[in-house]
Amino acid sequence: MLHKIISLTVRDVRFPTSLEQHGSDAMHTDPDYSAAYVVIDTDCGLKGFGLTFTLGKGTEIVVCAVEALAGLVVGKSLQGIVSDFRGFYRLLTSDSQMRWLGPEKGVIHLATAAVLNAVWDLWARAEGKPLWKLLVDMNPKQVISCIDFRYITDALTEEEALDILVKAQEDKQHREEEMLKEGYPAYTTSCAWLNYPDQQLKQLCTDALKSGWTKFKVKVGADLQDDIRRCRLIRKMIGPENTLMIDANQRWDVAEAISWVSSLAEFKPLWIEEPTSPDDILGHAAISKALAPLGIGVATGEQCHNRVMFKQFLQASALQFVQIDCCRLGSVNENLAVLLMAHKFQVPVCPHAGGVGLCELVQHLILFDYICVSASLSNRMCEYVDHLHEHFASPVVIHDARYMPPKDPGYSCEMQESSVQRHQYPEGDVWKQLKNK
Ligand SMILES: C[C@H](O)[C@@H](O)[C@@H](O)[C@H](O)C(=O)O
Ligand SMILES: [Mg+2]
Repeated sequence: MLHKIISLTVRDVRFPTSLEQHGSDAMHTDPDYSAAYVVIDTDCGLKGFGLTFTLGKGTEIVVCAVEALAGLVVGKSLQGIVSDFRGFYRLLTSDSQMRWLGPEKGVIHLATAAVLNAVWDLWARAEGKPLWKLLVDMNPKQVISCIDFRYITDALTEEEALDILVKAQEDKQHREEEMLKEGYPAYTTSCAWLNYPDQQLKQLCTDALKSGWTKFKVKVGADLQDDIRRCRLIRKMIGPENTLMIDANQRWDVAEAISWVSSLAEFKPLWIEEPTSPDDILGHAAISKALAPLGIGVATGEQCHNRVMFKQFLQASALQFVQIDCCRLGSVNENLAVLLMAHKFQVPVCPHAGGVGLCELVQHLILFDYICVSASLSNRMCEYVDHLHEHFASPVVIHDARYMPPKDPGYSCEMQESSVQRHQYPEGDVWKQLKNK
């Protein structure tokens, strides 16, 4: 079957998470977790679902960008797309008029992610496999054929990438079985959003410890005294053996980042995440260098535009943890490039997740990373946030603080239709009711 794509629709879906301060950090004080939600229809009835993540206002702009890309997708067949996926990625990212809006960054790239996520979902459904398994079962050459190596060959050539994948074929079966049995290790961010009061933080931490969590991320960066108090409280609750990470969401200048994080060093954070502007590669390098003697690494990636920037972060030793994001980069295609570069530079990948749907999606990529690229769990874990999973048709399954590999066919992007309708902005019931308050 060719699975000809006959239509692509996109909707603006928003969840009022800011009402309870879920997701709040030092820069995003009132996020409403949202998505530009894409559905692709084919002539044989099979559908593909995709999304990209946003924070509320402005989602309508991403929706417009998706609509602008739709013409490049409708009329194509799934077989045609995946037989030259690299070419299709380039078609979307290099359209000679629309590339002016990026290229490969900002709203147009978020839109590219939403569209391509839906295409990957469709492909996995057509094969009757969860996306991670579709990737794991591909031969190395097929994986390579999905990646656009333009702009990264000075750091990773196609031959080197192939070599990495071929080497990791050894014992792959064993790692797949291990994942199916034990799952992929995760950490939680949902105990310590910036605007949660201490009492709530304590309660959530107690509950998380009871459910087996051992790794915790805390939001910092607005007020140093608050950060000291909150980090002390959490470190005391989780004890010295458990892992603590801190996340400033781009709040500081370079020198300020170094001195602020030095003041928090006594709480032994494994990493400081997004200490400064996400675009400042050399700034991150300076921070990495200054904090290395304290045993604190730098993590970043949730707002890293594309593979070219990740390449430079790696070349400049500007990060010690690569945080891929399945809705910021150009979908699976571009994330594969980053996974392979990270492996070459021997930097662990610890994906960004949370938001709405990010956990559902990124679990597929990190499973592939372990089974077919890195073959290591050392210093590696995937973020988890306990919000909004109930809106998905195949929500994530967490067992003992580990992601259990999804079993349903697809990329786990499909939302419950009733949730989409209730949360559509501005006409869904949830928003109508809020407006009338
Ligand atoms: C606005 C969002 O909740 C961010 O704070 C969140 O993605 C965060 O940076 C994270 O690492 O989970
Ligand atoms: Mg973060």
